Amino acid sequence: MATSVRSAAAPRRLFPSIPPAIAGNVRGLGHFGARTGPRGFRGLSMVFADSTRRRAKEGDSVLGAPVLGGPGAELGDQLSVVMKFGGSSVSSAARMEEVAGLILTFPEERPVIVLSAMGKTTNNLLLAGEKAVGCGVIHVSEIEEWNIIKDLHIRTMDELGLPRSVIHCMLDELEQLLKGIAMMKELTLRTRDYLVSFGECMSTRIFAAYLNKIGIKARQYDAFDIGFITTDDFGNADILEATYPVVAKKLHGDWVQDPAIPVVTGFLGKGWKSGAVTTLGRGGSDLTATTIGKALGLREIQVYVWKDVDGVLTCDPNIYPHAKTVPHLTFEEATELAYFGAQVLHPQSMRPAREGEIPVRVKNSYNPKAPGTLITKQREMDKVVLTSIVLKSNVTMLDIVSTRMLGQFGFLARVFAIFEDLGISVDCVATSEELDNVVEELEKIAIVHLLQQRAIISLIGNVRRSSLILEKVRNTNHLINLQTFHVLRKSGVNVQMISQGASKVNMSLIVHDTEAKAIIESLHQAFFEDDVLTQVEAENWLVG
Ligand SMILES: Nc1ncnc2c1ncn2[C@@H]1O[C@H](COP(=O)(O)OP(=O)(O)O)[C@@H](O)[C@H]1O
Ligand SMILES: N[C@@H](CC(=O)OP(=O)(O)O)C(=O)O
Repeated sequence: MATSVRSAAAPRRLFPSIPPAIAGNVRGLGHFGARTGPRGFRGLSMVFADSTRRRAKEGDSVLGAPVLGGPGAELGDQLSVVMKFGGSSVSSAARMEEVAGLILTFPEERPVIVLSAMGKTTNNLLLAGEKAVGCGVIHVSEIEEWNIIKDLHIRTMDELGLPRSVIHCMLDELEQLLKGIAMMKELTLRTRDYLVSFGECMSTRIFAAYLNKIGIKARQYDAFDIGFITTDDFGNADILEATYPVVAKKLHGDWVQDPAIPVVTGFLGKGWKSGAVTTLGRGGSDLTATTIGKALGLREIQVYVWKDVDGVLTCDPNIYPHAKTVPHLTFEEATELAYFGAQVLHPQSMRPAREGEIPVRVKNSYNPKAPGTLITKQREMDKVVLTSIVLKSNVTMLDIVSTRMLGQFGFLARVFAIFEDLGISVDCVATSEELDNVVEELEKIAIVHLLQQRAIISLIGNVRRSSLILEKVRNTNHLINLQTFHVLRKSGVNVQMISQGASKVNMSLIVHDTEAKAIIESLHQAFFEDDVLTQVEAENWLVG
């Protein structure tokens, strides 16, 4: 089991200080909540997460890269900014033109561009692969998603006025791969990663060719060829330390020798043992961008992450459309937000930024004038109570009550040992069979209730004030709690578990899936719209 207990505050220290029904979260172990009986600790609950286009003149130096035929940038110029564009930002020829225009609005910068696959290409590749397994070789050419991918990329090249030869070979190879999958009737994790890598490999080739066509010298790179070295965990690979110097050397070396804007595939790496293409988990291009930021290591470097929203918002706008932009976040808050399910950032993406102290700006490529969200090491937290509300749906909650009075430590150790023996991470159970095995083993030492279709609502907030939650919650004197419960009581909602994160940046509520959306709306209104929790109240609470 991934026992990456994130805090020294292991159960031994957490539980005694936590009143009944208040729980902890251990990174990598998911949520767990203490249950207490008349004689102290009895068991725990766990939760499972089943432009304007400008044409450059020869002789200009655009963004530090020479206009084709021009004199070249000065040696010694350094790459100064990383810009990542997500799938929606490069979903069509028109979007690519806009993105090129947007890059040109940063004339002082010498950017590295990181791209995701066009639009929904990654999903379509995955679906095409699944269909290929069962459709037979002769039917591969009829797979709907394969045809969508092919048409989108060919249309984009035609509309951008590029020769089809730019990715002709890749499309051929992709079709061959789908036929190979159909022939073998299997799609391994390794093959799946290779399959989805075509998305980023094609989008970057098209975009680099387009920049060159409009006169801005660009060079395409496949991340797995320039030193993105990862673990061999296909589908969710981790970037290894060796990546940073190798990537920096390659990008800087090429830039100094022959300046051209690097256009790098997001999301991809190369497994250090297998040598095969790996992927960094869905949304992994954010991580590619911050990794390059750290690799380049210049003090003034910034990473821009361009999305289809005005930055990180107070909640997912698809759940509640009145979400507001959060202007400033710390790396820690952004990490918690992503970890607890906000799709807007890859959960690992803040790690290189935090380590390298690289500021990250989340911006909207559809609305570049909006200031977006700035993510840095620190920010002024005095006035902050709650930052964002995050929803993780379709989770399963395990209620585990000790059958014997084994004592807190012995019981917990045995519970966690079962997970370790079965090699299962509390936070991520892939199949119901895995969960069945856990339940079978746990039932030998506990009464176990499996509660499905639950949702985790995480309230990401002020680290310092959250710390006080743990101390003050006993008196139920705490504003966030009062406020939250007031809202929940008004909504007639039954909260099944509350968990205070070990990081003390978040507090999570477990509720029924069907109630989650309405609760988020109420909480959002109370915390971000009604201004009920005024500064004065917050300050009174702090001193009180
Ligand atoms: N708190 C949040 N703030 C902003 N966007 C969010 C949040 N939670 C979920 N989202 C979703 O994340 C999407 C942007 O992330 P993503 O799709 O990965 O972007 P991209 O593909 O451009 O990198 C938004 O369109 C929005 O639906
Ligand atoms: N294309 C990959 C990687 C990625 O980062 O995508 P996006 O930036 O569109 O979330 C995915 O869909 O997961």
